[in-house]
Amino acid sequence: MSKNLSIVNKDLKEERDKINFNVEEFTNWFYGGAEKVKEKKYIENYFLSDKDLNLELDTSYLSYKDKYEEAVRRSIVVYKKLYKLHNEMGGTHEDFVKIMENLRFTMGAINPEGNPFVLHFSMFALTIMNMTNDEQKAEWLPRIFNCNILGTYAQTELGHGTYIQRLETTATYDPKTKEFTLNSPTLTSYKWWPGNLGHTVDHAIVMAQLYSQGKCHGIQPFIVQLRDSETHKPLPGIDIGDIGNKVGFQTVNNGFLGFKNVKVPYKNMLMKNSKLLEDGTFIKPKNAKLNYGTMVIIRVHMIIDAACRIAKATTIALRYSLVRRQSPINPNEIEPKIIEHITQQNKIFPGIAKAVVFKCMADYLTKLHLSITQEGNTGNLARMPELHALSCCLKAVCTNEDAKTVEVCRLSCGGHGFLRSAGLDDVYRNSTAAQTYEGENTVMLLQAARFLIKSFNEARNGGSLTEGVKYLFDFIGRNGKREIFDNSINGILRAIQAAAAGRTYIAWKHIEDDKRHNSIEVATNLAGVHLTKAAELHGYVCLLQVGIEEIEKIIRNVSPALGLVFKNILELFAVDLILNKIGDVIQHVDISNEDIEKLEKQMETLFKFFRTSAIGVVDGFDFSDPIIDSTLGSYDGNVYENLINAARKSPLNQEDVNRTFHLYIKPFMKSNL
Ligand SMILES: CCCCCCCCC/C=C/C(=O)SCCNC(=O)CCNC(=O)[C@H](O)C(C)(C)COP(=O)(O)OP(=O)(O)OC[C@H]1O[C@@H](n2cnc3c(N)ncnc32)[C@H](O)[C@@H]1OP(=O)(O)O
Ligand SMILES: Cc1cc2nc3c(=O)[nH]c(=O)nc-3n(C[C@H](O)[C@H](O)[C@H](O)COP(=O)(O)OP(=O)(O)OC[C@H]3O[C@@H](n4cnc5c(N)ncnc54)[C@H](O)[C@@H]3O)c2cc1C
Repeated sequence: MSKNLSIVNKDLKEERDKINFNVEEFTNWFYGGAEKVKEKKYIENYFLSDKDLNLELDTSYLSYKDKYEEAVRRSIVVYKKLYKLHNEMGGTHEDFVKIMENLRFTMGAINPEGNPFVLHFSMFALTIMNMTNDEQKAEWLPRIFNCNILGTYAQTELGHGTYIQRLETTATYDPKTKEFTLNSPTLTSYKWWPGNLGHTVDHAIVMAQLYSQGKCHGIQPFIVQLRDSETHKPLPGIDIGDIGNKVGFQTVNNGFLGFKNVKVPYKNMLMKNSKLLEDGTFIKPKNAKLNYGTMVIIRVHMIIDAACRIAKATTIALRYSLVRRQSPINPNEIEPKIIEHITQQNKIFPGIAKAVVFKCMADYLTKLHLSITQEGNTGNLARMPELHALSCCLKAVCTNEDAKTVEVCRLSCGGHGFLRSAGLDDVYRNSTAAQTYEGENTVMLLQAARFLIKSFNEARNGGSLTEGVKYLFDFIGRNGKREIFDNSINGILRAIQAAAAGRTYIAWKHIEDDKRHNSIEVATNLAGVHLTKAAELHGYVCLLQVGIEEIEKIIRNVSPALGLVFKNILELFAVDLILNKIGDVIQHVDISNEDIEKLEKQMETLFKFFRTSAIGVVDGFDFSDPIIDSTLGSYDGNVYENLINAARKSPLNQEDVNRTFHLYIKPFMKSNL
């Protein structure tokens, strides 16, 4: 861990002295091994130590335009170094991936309000890698990786983001000229939101309705040049710009884009899935949803992003809570560290547990995605719906939890948490953005619920179910009887499964009843609230189930002391979950008041045990000070010195008297009104 050289606050030192497990061992788990931690530290330092980045400059005080320009400048410093490092490391694809993985953290410190090139290396490159044929790969990939062209993923329009079947941009094929003509026939057909689109990139993957031989063949991806390679001026027929100030992502340069008779060559339609012959004959893909593949990949990646944001927010909140003293618990005693207030533990400890369980889920989902993609490459698409449902469900549940937890962490830092220098505002803005992008969370839950309802019907008819929803059989097998609660980890899992299955049943029954008077679609809409609740509970079932399986494996492979910490974390996650979902559980599980009181007591015991490990776990997340970028969360815990130093850097404090005094305030005060 890169620690600064100042003396560590004595309260924080005292906490660290009590840690009873090996923090480094935890860090090695979190990053996937000692070698990976070494790499991470090296790469982080390689970038962050560069003076050309001018990280001393607090960009939050800059204007909107200046922020963007500084973000572009810093990014270019980083990308130049990236290529240098890549060559030094050996120049393989794996080396590139290693650097990019580590840049996830580093970029946040360099451009706290977003990276104006993020879409180039993510959605743009991924789409070209996964949706092109061999000739297209050969043409585009070298130019993308050399950054000779820069691109984004332009799907969402002013009128439609969710219901992408109704996107309005058209691409009409003419077999005579072997060209597509792109048009934005209405204002609502303008592309709106794509990151980096406004003024940064010169190419985009554009999702447009394909028209050929007089017929519409649905949305297809096209690679389109938007700006001149030399002058960067928009090409003829392209109307392009920045969408303006937002809640966050200020330097991501989200843009708008309209087309007027823009010509695109035949070879620029991405042809791995759907195909268009040169004469204009359209050949359907094996599954129409293959064109949605990039979204699935990003949703899978978003689970680890959520885990890391929670890890960062809880690191700040916990370190602060260990040095902040306020409000004696016994009137005559000294003021305790605020963490001694049990409510403070309740705010922060479950968050730390979530970061760990989400990390387990991210690892699991990444492996599942890989294996389902490999199956897909051999033509077997059978498990695509399962992956789609699971990634939608977890994207929604994890980013909702993420935004909630980060906000609770901010509140747990009291007034100082509201300062930008506390470092929680950018984390929150990124968390809440993630609730919307890559599929709005309610919509994602409803997609997952479709899968649940299908599975429920399958279970009722004695069909077969995928592993993750087999608990629906247990519910049906109980034949209306409630699950009997037992207070073990697996008992909690069974209770949450019963709640998820019970809510699925309620939603199913709602649809069945309404179907008698309405179409299935109307009936499904009317059951929407139940469906989203069922999907959310299903997401928690997956998290707990995977958490149990993964943590059992981890415990077998780590030292007994760290094993106990993991056991504690898993129980914290489980008990917090069931207490938060107690209303749903009561509906479907035979659980008594005494059981609930026991769970509440158990939570207090878990807090007591975790009290000594918590600082070790957050230190083990291993966020260096530049990455944490927080006056409240630095490793040394010198919170008050950090706060006053940060305040002194305010532009208003660079002069004793601000000119507004002479211009406005003094004349006003002397005017006697
Ligand atoms: C700090 C970090 C900075 C990181 C910085 C990151 C930068 C942020 C970049 C952000 C980028 C974006 O937001 S890019 C834009 C992202 N946009 C979205 O995510 C749009 C969300 N909308 C959708 O995904 C879709 O439209 C969806 C809601 C699924 C509905 O699609 P359709 O209308 O075509 O589908 P429906 O007719 O409803 O049918 C649904 C059926 O299709 C199946 N289906 C749907 N999608 C499927 C899929 N991908 N794979 C398999 N199957 C799929 C379902 O299982 C259903 O099956 P059955 O049940 O059997 O019928
Ligand atoms: C920060 C950020 C970055 C983005 N980056 C990109 C990008 O790079 N490229 C890109 O193409 N797009 C991008 N987007 C767009 C993003 O993917 C969409 O905004 C998102 O998919 C939601 O779609 P929408 O805006 O149409 O919301 P809407 O669908 O209009 O949502 C509005 C409300 O309607 C509800 N609703 C809509 N449909 C249903 C339904 N079927 N059932 C129930 N409720 C429904 C929603 O739940 C929500 O409450 C970005 C967005 C943001 C905020």
